[in-house]
Amino acid sequence: MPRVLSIAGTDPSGGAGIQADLKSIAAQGGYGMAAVTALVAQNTQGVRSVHLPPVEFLAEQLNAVSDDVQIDAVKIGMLANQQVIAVVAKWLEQQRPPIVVIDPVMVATSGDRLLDAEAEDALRKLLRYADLVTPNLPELAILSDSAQATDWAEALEQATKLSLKFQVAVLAKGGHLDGDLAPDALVEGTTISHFPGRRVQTSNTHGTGCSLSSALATRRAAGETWPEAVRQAKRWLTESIQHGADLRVGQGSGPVSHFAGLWQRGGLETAPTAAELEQDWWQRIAPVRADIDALPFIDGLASGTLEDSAFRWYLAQDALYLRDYSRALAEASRLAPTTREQAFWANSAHGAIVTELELHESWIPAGNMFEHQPSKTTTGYLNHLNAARDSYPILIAALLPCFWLYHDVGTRLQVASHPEHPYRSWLETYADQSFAEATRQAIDLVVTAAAQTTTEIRARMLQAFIVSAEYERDFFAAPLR
Ligand SMILES: Nc1ncnc2c1ncn2[C@@H]1O[C@H](COP(=O)(O)OP(=O)(O)OP(=O)(O)O)[C@@H](O)[C@H]1O
Ligand SMILES: Cc1ncc(COP(=O)(O)O)c(N)n1
Repeated sequence: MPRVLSIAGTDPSGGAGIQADLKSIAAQGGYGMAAVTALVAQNTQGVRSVHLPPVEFLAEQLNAVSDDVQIDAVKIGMLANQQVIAVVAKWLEQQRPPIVVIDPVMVATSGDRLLDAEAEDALRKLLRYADLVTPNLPELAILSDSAQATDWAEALEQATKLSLKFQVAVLAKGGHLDGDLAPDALVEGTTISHFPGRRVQTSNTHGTGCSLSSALATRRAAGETWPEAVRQAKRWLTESIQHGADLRVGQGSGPVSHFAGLWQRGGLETAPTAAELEQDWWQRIAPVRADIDALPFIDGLASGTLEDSAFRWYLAQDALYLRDYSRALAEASRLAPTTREQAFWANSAHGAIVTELELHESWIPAGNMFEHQPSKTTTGYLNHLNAARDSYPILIAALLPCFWLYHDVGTRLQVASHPEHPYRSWLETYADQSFAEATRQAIDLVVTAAAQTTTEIRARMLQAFIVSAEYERDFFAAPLR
């Protein structure tokens, strides 16, 4: 992440100067820092007054940063006067930052001067420290000792002259041209790269130059070449200009919306933690859990009054279920992103088809185990698991209720168990320690995957989880229906 220092003036209304620079640096993925050259009382309508802190204090700010932080790029904006330029020149001479972009701020969009006329020559001399300079048309004219260009071709001639004279790359900006176009051009000696652009019909162009130069410093520090940095930064800036009016800031020339694209594409949602998801998902199935507790089947199991035939029918359906549930667990093992997860699901697949079925064999002769017709509920549940097979996170979310609900119900049923209870062996299996540990691990794997994935997949995981929980309920209800 490039660490980028802006040396510039302020804009308390947030659209230009260091306020714009920091937003722009952040919007390109950089870490922004700022040393203030001048405090400017301004808003979208214009500059009211400028306060210059003692230049020694600017030097202190600059040294405070460079004594501590490794600086990857510097963007220089408003410099106000010769004394400020001298302090910055001295600091650049000592530090020699790897990338320096100078936006030669002279006059604000509002027409107010931000650089003393006598300081123009000092600013020209500062160009020897710059890798790139980004003048608008009036600034290009002054720096190249010419009258303001009346067309784009003339601007490019001036930029070439400037580039050759000061051995610096020049980004000539067409924001001040008349007409429908807003082209920019990168001039490196006699080599010119063109970046055509259409003018956005808007008054939200306050701070475009500040924002562009900071974006270029950040992108170059991130490893892009100058032409690549200009291409990307211009695309970003055009999008940000297009969304400027949405901000509804000020009555004059408003700011651009530096994060419009990021907000649109990335959103503002914070990611829930795994622990929050565990609580939330368990709450979401509270109604299903209440339904299960109220089922006559569960009641009959607990009291031992459940008809033997109903219990055997249930076990036969459960055997059919476990055979394919085991296959779904094996599929989760196949899709698992880590060996730890792969081993967990493979082990669970083995448990479902071997250990759990052993219990069934004490009630149903092994030869008859899979002879029954699957019920509608059994088929529906297995189809639901099958449908989740192409996505690991969704599949494991669908597999989870069979651990979680059985463990939960089992823990409460176990209390009802006693040595003469007819369903004792069944009641004790689901409350045993190793099933409790497996359940804990399954919950952890699923909620961790949910916390790390996208909002969209997380929502689909929850949906798959809830549907499985509902099938668990229906599965308990089916024997007595
Ligand atoms: N209306 C617009 N539509 C599209 N792009 C624009 C528009 N106005 C300016 N730009 C672009 O914004 C960038 C800054 O250009 P401009 O020539 O306005 O610089 P500037 O005068 O230094 O900016 P500032 O307004 O910050 O002083 C350039 O990339 C330019 O092409
Ligand atoms: C501190 C500071 N720096 C630069 C500008 C130029 O921006 P614009 O020309 O868009 O007003 C500004 N207004 N204030």
